[in-house]
Amino acid sequence: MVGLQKGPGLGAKKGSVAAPSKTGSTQNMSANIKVVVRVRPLNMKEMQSNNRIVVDVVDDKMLVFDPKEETRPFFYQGVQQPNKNYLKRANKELKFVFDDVCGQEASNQDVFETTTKDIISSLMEGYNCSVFAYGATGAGKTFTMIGTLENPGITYLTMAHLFYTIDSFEKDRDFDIGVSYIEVYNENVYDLLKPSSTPLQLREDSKYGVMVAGLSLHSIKTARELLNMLEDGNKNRTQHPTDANAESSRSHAVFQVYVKMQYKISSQLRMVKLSMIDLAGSERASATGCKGDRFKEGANINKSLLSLGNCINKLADGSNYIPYRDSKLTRLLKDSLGGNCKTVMIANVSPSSITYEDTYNTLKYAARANKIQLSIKKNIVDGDIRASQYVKINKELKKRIKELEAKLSLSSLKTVKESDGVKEKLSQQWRQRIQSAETAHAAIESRLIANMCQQRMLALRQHLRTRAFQHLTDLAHRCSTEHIQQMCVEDIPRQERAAESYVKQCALLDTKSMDVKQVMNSAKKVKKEPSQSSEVDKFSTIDPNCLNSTFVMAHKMDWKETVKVEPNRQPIKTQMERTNTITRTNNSNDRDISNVEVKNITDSADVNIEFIQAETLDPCTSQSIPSIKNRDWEENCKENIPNNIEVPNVFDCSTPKAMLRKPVSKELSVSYDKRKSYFNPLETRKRIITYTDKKINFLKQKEIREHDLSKYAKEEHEKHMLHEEEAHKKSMLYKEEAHQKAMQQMEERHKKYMEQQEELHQIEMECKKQHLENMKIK
Ligand SMILES: Nc1ncnc2c1ncn2[C@@H]1O[C@H](COP(=O)(O)OP(=O)(O)OP(=O)(O)O)[C@@H](O)[C@H]1O
Repeated sequence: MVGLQKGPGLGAKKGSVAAPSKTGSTQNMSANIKVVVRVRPLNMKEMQSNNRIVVDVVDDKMLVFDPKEETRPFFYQGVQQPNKNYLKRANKELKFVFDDVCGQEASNQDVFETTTKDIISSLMEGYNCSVFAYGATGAGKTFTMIGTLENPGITYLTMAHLFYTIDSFEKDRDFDIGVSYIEVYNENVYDLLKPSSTPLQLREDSKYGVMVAGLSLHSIKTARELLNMLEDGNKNRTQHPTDANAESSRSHAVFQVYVKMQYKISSQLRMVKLSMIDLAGSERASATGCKGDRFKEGANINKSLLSLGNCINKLADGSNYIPYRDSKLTRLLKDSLGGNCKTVMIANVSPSSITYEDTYNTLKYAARANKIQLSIKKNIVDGDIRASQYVKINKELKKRIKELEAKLSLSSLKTVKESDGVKEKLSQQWRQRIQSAETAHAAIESRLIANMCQQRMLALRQHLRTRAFQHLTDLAHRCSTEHIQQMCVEDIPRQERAAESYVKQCALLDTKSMDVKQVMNSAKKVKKEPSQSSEVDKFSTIDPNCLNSTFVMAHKMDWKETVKVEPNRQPIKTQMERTNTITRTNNSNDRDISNVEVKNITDSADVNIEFIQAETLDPCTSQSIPSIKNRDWEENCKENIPNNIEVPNVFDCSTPKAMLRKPVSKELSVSYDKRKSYFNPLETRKRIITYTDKKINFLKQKEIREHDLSKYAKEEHEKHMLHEEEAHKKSMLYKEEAHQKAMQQMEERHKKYMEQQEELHQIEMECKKQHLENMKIK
């Protein structure tokens, strides 16, 4: 009977899954289990037995099981006879269409391309994936899944592709990979990477599905590590030779890869699992020839595979109950068969007619499995789930905030109650502090004001003291000059006496004219010319500046008027009868010496000789003056000494009498400079009169100055008193101002204090109101 098995039509990508978007939606997707049939090449035994080929691979999607055999035409007597072997079973010629069919020539790489290569992309999108190889013993399951070093199986190829894919995704995701390798032997689970005699227990988790408790997880970075790991694991796997397979695996091996990936930007976390299962081969005891333990192993294998077949049938029928818990294998494959998993089933078959029944059963199971509808979803741990969690967290936080606010309000009310008494105490303390601070401030201010007043008084005193010192120094200076002036004044009578003695001496000279004539004989060369009088007249006018330096005061005095001596310009009489009268015009304060009449002045030569002594004596000190150093005076003398007068030799000038004697010695002639110091008596007289006038004037000036000084002292005293009064007034005003300011500040502070008190009172009232309101709400 030839019939097309139920399944997807040719060319139709049955069970193909619509590519999920990369946005990470959690939409559930319905998909069929992908079924790939792999037909292995004939082994040596099969080839030797020359058995029939029962699997004819039509194309990559379809195969024909137990196809019709070509029969040679039989002719009898030239007529073709029907070739009918009634003893032979009729060929089934069953056409199977699967997702993929790999022929005998297909390599593991080809199988990988058609089976697991696509599911890696699904894995990266967050779907759990599983691949399991199903088939009879010796059908090539282990070869397909594990392979050899030269021809590695799809486990290695899948992992290599996984690492390749991870490399391309590492820019935006962080990956963490862990692997486990277990076997189910005689309905017990063992860790192949961590060998132990005690079997592991299976646990079911609502989130992650079936989990093996105590399973060791190993992280790997490269596919090469995986190869070594698989090799080590397979060494621990239970394998025993059977008649059907020299390296028959007596257990179901489950290799699982856990991939944890986290997006770097969104921190979305995805946990996915890839299971690759190498099932133990279903076997017939007659074919395997197993006895004892091997038989028992086979029975368990068959049992688990039977339960797997039952589950597949139920799933294909759409039954509500799936007996996953019938065996450990079905429990492990729960997710892969009917859960949240994209599953690929590789059905390994042998083309030889030796395994006719096994191949037929395998194909039937594969066809049934192909009908199973899966509901899959992405395993996103983070992302949108986190968003929903955020909403929950937000709500919880809001609740928490409300609770805390309520607690806070209660605690604040309590504190308000507790602090009622404390506030009063505190306010009293603060009042006391403010009062003490104010009193201290007032004391400091008063001290400051007193200090400032004292400072001002001291400055004033200092000023007055300096002025007084200046005044005293001025007075001392004036006293010193006055002393000199007084001395001069005291000498005035002496000057008068000198003038009187001068008049007497003139008279005496008149009487002794004869003797003088004799003396004059020594100066015969002197000619009496009319010009002499004019020469003498030249001495009539004396400039005060031409006075001897001896008469100049220590400090310059302001003379109110220049004293002018106006001699009578009467012609000078010859002989003794001639008299010269000197009249002096002066101010009203002139004394009794104002009108001094000088009589009996002889000729110039006589006068010159007679008054040498008088001139050389200082009128103030009556001491001799050795020389006259006033330049002007010298010039005057030089000009006024008549040219025709022969300067006599040196005379003895120790006494008046001696002056009238003859020259001491002719040899000791006097030089011109020396002679300049001797000047004529007329000039001396004039000088005395001038000096007297000056003294009188000076006295007047002194009186005026004394008067002025007393006046000035009075004024200064008055000024000083006025200053003191003003300073006192100012200090008093400043004190008053400072006091007023201090009082204003005190008032302002008091106001502020009262305002603060009011505010405190208002706050207290508000607190009480709130408290009452809260009590009402409660
Ligand atoms: N596609 C293939 N090409 C070449 N040799 C193959 C192929 N498939 C299987 N074989 C060989 O067939 C033999 C049995 O294969 P394998 O061990 O994989 O079978 P099995 O299904 O795993 O058996 P069991 O269930 O008993 O373990 C092995 O020697 C393997 O080398």
